[in-house]
Amino acid sequence: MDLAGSINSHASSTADLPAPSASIPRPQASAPAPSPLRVVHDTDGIDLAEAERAAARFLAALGIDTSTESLRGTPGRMARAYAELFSPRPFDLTTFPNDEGYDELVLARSIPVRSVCEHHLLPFTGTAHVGYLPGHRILGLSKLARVVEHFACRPQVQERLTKQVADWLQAHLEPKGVGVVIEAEHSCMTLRGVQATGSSTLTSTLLGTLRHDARSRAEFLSLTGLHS
Ligand SMILES: Nc1nc2c(ncn2[C@@H]2O[C@H](COP(=O)(O)OP(=O)(O)OP(=O)(O)O)[C@@H](O)[C@H]2O)c(=O)[nH]1
Ligand SMILES: [Zn+2]
Repeated sequence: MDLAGSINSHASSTADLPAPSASIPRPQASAPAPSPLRVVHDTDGIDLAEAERAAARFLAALGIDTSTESLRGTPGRMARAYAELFSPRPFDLTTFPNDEGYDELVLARSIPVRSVCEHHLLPFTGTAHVGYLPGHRILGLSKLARVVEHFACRPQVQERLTKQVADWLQAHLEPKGVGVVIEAEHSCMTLRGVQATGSSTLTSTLLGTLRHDARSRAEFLSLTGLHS
């Protein structure tokens, strides 16, 4: 489930995105700093005991004997492993006033991505490059990686993951532009099935100035190493 909340409420919320109204307030001379948005993933739907029972039945149906000492704990480990993969860490979306009017690209490169493809429930891993052109506020740099983790920790397709990160930053930070590029290797495509070992998939979402202005777009793609 996607998350959105009021940027100055400090309350977590589980409403669906996008929520363009949840934008960051404009800085005012004497206004107190807004409290950061607390982003919390709803894990209420996780029932570890039931997942463990289901994993035991799943393994039995595949002819795997889990009565040995070594495999006895495997259904529980499977349940906990997937619960972990689907539980992003909560974080505060800390922003700061853009007092100096910085108007060049801010780009976090090579952010590790670890997600699970929703078709086979097998991992896909790679890197994300996430950038934006600041508006009234700048974002704590680590938050670019935390937003990626937030959307990666669920059954995904790479295209949706890429767009969700970009749309979320656009809605909550209101920058002049956002660019997200993800390159990932899907184990469902390399370890099994077509077994295209070494293949990787590239996806991108560009918004605002980074989409519409040819020079900004070229600069972003060049800095991500996609375009010379
Ligand atoms: N577009 C997209 N497809 C994905 C992603 N992750 C996995 N897939 C694909 O999902 C498709 C599911 O196709 P199916 O034909 O239903 O599954 P399958 O019989 O296991 O297909 P093969 O993988 O070709 O053996 C496969 O082509 C996967 O490569 C993703 O992030 N984006
Ligand atoms: Zn897959």
